Amino acid sequence: ARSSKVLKLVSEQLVRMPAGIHRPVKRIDWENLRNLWSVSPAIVEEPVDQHYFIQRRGESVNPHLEEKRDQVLEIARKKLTSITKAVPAIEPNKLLLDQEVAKQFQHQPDIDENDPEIQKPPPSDNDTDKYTLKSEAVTCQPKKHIVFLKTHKTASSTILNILYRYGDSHNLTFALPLNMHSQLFYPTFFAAHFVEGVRTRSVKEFHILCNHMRFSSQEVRKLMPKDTFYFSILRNPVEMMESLFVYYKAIPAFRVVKSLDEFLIQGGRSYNTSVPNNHYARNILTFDFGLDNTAPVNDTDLDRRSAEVITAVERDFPLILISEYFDESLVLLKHALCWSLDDISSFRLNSRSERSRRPLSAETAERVKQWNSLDWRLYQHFNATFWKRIDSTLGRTKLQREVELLRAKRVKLEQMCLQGGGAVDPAQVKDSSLKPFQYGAAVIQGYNLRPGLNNDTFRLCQRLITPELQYTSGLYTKQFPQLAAARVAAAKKIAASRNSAMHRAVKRNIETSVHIAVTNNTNTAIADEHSLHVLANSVVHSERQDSFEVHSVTKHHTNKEITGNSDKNSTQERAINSNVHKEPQESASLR
Ligand SMILES: Nc1ncnc2c1ncn2[C@@H]1O[C@H](COP(=O)(O)OS(=O)(=O)O)[C@@H](OP(=O)(O)O)[C@H]1O
Repeated sequence: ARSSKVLKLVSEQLVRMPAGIHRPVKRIDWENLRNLWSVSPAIVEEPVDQHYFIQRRGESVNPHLEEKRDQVLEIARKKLTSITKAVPAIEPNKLLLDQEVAKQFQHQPDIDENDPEIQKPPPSDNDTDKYTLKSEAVTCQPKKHIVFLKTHKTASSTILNILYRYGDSHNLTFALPLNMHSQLFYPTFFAAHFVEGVRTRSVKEFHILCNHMRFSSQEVRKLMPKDTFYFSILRNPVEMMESLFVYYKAIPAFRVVKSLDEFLIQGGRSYNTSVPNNHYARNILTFDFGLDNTAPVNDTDLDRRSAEVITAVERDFPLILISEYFDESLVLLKHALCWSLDDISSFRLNSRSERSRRPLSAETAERVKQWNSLDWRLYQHFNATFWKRIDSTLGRTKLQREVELLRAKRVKLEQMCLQGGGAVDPAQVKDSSLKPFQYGAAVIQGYNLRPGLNNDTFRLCQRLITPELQYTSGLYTKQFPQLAAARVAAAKKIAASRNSAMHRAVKRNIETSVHIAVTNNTNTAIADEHSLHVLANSVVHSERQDSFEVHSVTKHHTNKEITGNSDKNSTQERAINSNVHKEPQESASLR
């Protein structure tokens, strides 16, 4: 019965797929047909996000939690969809913001955006300095084709929010992860077909690619137009590793040690490069840029390899921001993209509360630099060139004036939008749909909006504080409404049937429902149709897994809790979500 179902599914898919994506089925695929879940070549090729394997085998799902989270996500999705739909092409809040800031600065000299020195920075005298505003000086058209390499624990979620808000309000198209994932199948090297709408050719032009990925220049260039602007962000590896250690406490390298100190003093004994997820533990910046992050064997090797890393990053990224100089970075970004101060105004997102920070000693800091020697060299280089760029473009005085304007605007926005004027711990976030995802031993802060905001202000403020996962989900729903609806429906059915005797039957039925949905809806793009098959097959596939979160489209709606087996004081008293990186959950359930 299985074999005939498999053959039926394969033939149906081949018939339904657009001609352009028909491919010969490899021998290996046919061999794999013995396993129902590998029935779709698309599934076979879709890599697995290894984060899922952090989860321990055999741990049971808490159905109550999942049900609750589904409800929360559903509310968030509805809200975000209404936000994204309601936004007109030109941001109405700009005027509001400009008036607010203008009021505050009416007695101060304004930055003249037409100042020739800002518009026409002197050309760089440094040959290796690729950052030049020369082309913008002539035309200064706002850039709309953008790649942001979202590195880990570098303030990248705050940058992402800036890009999301800009793209959302200008109706740009995001290159979003396939199947409503939150990342581009990190840590697998990026491939163009990881993006929704590529394989199915339903999207003609992508504007912004910005979700977590392991960079591959060749694959990204397949997707993005020639005039795309590339940038990324680095953070001092010392603070970055402290943050990573707390956040990724459950990875194999970290879970067996009590502290970062212990990990480093032991010379990273628990770090085994062949074990999934351990890439977070060493030279992760180098890794994210798609380069070899293995430790150099000696100083000569370090010199050679770090030079190669720097050259590769300089070749692909004309602008590298520095997290420690976040506001200065934003001003540089503003000029590079020819955007406005409003466009880059932002609140700090994905920030840990003080109680989940672990101050490092000077010795530990030195050990971190040695352990992450490639990242440390990379950071040192771009930290130095960052200031050279400022000197050779804006100059420090102008930069400082713009930084002050930006900070003043942020203060104004905080007063206007935020209850209490700042971030709060997740348990205090009142609107559960705006709670940031909690992971590892980190306590990630969120925000509450001031009550009584008028519509425009509410919309502006809400977008400023919307966490990454919820915003990604909202944009996916805006770009692929039918796929999103099908996914939500499928996830709901699975969640509802999880503990019932009907569980297996319902999952099988989803396959049929998806076919019916496709057949009945004449507006469904071929693209969506193919993706719906992928969805259906994911569900079938999930049937064969002990924990079907592993590959399933329901990953946004699932959760398992594990308790860290080390760092007992801080982690055992509260469950650590270690199932899927950045999957939303009811954070209150963690405490
Ligand atoms: N504006 C600004 N300035 C400086 N630092 C900032 C800013 N925004 C976020 N952050 C800090 O960045 C850390 C989170 O980084 P990411 O968002 O890249 O993390 S993630 O990889 O996406 O999970 C996280 O660091 P830790 O708090 O040390 O963990 C944030 O506090």
